[in-house]
Amino acid sequence: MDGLLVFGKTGQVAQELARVAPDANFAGRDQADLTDPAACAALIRERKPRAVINAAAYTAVDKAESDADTARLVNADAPAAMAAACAKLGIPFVHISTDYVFDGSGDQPRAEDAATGPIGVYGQTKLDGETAIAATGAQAAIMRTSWVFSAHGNNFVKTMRRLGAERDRLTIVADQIGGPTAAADIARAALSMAEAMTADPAKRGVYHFAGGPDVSWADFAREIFAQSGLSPEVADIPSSDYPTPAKRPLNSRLDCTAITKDFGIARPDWRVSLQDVLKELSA
Ligand SMILES: NC(=O)C1=CN([C@@H]2O[C@H](COP(=O)(O)OP(=O)(O)OC[C@H]3O[C@@H](n4cnc5c(N)ncnc54)[C@H](OP(=O)(O)O)[C@@H]3O)[C@@H](O)[C@H]2O)C=CC1
Ligand SMILES: Cc1cn([C@H]2C[C@H](O)[C@@H](COP(=O)(O)OP(=O)(O)O[C@H]3O[C@@H](C)C(=O)[C@@H](O)[C@H]3O)O2)c(=O)[nH]c1=O
Ligand SMILES: [Mg+2]
Repeated sequence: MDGLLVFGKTGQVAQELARVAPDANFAGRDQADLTDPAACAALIRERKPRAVINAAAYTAVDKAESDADTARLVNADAPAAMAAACAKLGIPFVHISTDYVFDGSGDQPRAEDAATGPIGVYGQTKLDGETAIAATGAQAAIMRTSWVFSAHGNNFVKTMRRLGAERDRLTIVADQIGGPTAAADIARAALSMAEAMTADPAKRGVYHFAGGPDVSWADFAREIFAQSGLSPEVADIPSSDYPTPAKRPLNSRLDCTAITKDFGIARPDWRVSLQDVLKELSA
């Protein structure tokens, strides 16, 4: 789309946006450091884009526990400043959030209006970002996604390919269930939302978008190995056997029906998207 400004250049979603929206402007850390929210707003005022997508975030879940001030600036204060600038220009703002805004209780998929309750700093700062964006009154869409993977950056698929080639046996948590989501699918969906919002100012709100079917990390790992021709033994473990600084939600299932109804965006099968990513990784 013409006149699109994207925050983020090097991240998984940003790099996939560069493929589907090659004419967009991508602001990396050098042009807009998200620890400086005013600078992010100023960039929007200067460039006067037709729409903004924020694909940058503080995504180091464990590190955030001991670096909450930076995580809050990047995940809450900067997106709030971006949304306020978009509201002033009257342009749509697409922001990406996470399943980690939920507490992970129960075993049912959550709809957009389900009660939030983050259990870590990353999830809390992402939720604070959502709330602050809504308060600006901008025409904003917040897409909550989960378990992002791609051929670039850091993600579970790349970690498993590395560990699966090095080790005979891996222990992987099997009590966290969610929807792995290809960054390429997120990029297409975010772009399509920005386009639809430009055409229809009534379109806005929080939307869940994740790959299906829902699986455990252990089953996700098994599929990665099956498709990669690797055969380490995968042993299921409970989260309690994999201690980390930040707790992760157990139930990350997202009900993705609203985005289909309002934007015509279908839930992607992550197993198909995984084939493309593995092909790219082995090329
Ligand atoms: N990764 C995941 O599993 C999930 C991600 N999400 C959300 O999806 C969105 C995209 O995530 P993803 O593509 O995976 O993220 P990545 O971790 O791949 O990339 C993060 C991006 O944010 C940028 N960034 C971080 N801090 C700053 C800063 N201070 N100033 C400027 N840029 C900064 C990074 O730039 P640099 O390279 O310079 O550090 C990088 O481009 C985020 O909103 C995230 O919360 C939601 C669910 C799951
Ligand atoms: C490497 C490894 C990980 N695991 C577990 C730990 C964790 O519960 C799970 C996934 O590991 P990760 O480090 O990818 O998890 P994490 O970085 O927490 O992933 C999250 O990132 C943020 C940004 C999000 O928004 C979430 O949707 C989610 O994708 O796998 C094992 O059980 N065994 C292993 O050998
Ligand atoms: Mg991670």
